[in-house]
Amino acid sequence: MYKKLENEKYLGFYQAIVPTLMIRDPEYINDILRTSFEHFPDRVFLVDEKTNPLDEHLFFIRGNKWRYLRNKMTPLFSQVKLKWMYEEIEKCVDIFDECVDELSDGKDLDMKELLARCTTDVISSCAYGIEPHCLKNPDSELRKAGRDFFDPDKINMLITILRFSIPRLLLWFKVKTVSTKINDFFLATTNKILHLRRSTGVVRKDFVQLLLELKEKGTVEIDTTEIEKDETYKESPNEKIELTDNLLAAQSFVFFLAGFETTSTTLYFTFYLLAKHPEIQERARKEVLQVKAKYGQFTFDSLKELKFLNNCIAETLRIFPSVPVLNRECMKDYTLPDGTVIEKGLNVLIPTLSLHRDPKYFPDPLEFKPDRFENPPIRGTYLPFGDGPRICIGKRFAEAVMSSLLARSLEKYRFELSPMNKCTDNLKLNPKVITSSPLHGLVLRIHKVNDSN
Ligand code: HEM
Repeated sequence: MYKKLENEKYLGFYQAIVPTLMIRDPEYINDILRTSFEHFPDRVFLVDEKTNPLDEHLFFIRGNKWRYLRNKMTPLFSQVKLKWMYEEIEKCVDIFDECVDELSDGKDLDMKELLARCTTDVISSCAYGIEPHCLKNPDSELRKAGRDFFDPDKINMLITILRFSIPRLLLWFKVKTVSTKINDFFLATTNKILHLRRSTGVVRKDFVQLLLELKEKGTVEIDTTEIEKDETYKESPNEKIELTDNLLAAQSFVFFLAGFETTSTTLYFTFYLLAKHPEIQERARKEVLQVKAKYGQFTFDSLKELKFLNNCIAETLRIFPSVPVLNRECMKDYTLPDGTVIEKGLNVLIPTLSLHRDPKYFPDPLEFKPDRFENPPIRGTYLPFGDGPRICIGKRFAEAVMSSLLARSLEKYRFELSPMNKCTDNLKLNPKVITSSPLHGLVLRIHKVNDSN
């Protein structure tokens, strides 16, 4: 549809029975996500927190509640806090390294499962302050929960479709969007951790600690020059938003859900592309070794010097954006620059994947060319983390995890695609999930860098 109407700035279509406007033009996209945000502040989802307490999180909630929570939670993801948490990321990367090391003598290793386990460990450790050790124990409860969530059965697939197209239907019928098993597991996990922290006074460097601080002091201490606060939020005396334990549980839940699959699949695709392009892999390794030689280790700050490696990640996210479309609901009539009115209530869709693969903005779109990111892309054409006030809150955290794990891997190992792979030319995506998730495993043959074989 995006390709067919090449000369149009936008086009209308139906998602099931719901009229939707797809915006193709980068300037209009920029207007909707950023400059005219007050007309499009929410996604299309609706939340029934009584039936589904874990749905009451930053990704789904709307209106003033979202503004309040986003304002309160932005400091949790500041540079200072991420630097403070970086130790936890490093611990998991150490274990990942141990697992790869055992197989680094030219044996074949399926990276898909290993990366999913590693990111589950990182996110659980940083979101919940618990170490599930999925890397060593593939059957841990958290890994199972992640697997269940991202390998949905037919009913859950239908719920996802309804969530996007007719969310009101889910509300009318009080549909449980998260299975009772997953719901109970995550609520109990957070409650147990909150209870333990309160009763023992144990302090750990993770999001739960920051959420507790937020609840107890009403704020998290930060260097206020560092973050952009949303000044449009005004606390209304009639609307008191209480940070209940359930609300905290829902936020930890979204960090886990939004964080582990996106980070793990982006790492999968980056390993795949680097293995497919050995000359690019070598260039990235050269840079990694230079930075290691300069700093002696990969610190949070030194990761920023890995310009080429970070361009490789950006290019991977261009070809395989984890979230292939963004959506917004129009909350106040809006007039486009050409005079067309978008009426209140209309669903608006931004086709991230199609924009990323449009040769008008990215020539030879399917070619892996990290150097394209030497110059910033045109605003509104590159949206792997979204844009505007609802941009991904975990962007910097995800970037730190990905560059740390890749830098450590490139420093020690060379990767090549194993002939055991089912398909290496055109990766197949899993049609059952809404994120860009690979269908098959990724078998890599791994050699130590100083090993000549
Ligand atoms: C490669 C990794 C990731 C990618 C590609 C990604 C992508 C995205 C995208 C596209 C959005 C929607 C933005 C929009 O609508 O404009 C989003 C929102 C969000 N992401 Fe991420 N994400 C990643 C990692 C993470 C991590 C690690 C966390 C948490 C620790 C996280 C938490 C969230 C949350 C809470 C939102 C909703 C923000 C709001 O509405 O205020 N994400 N992400």
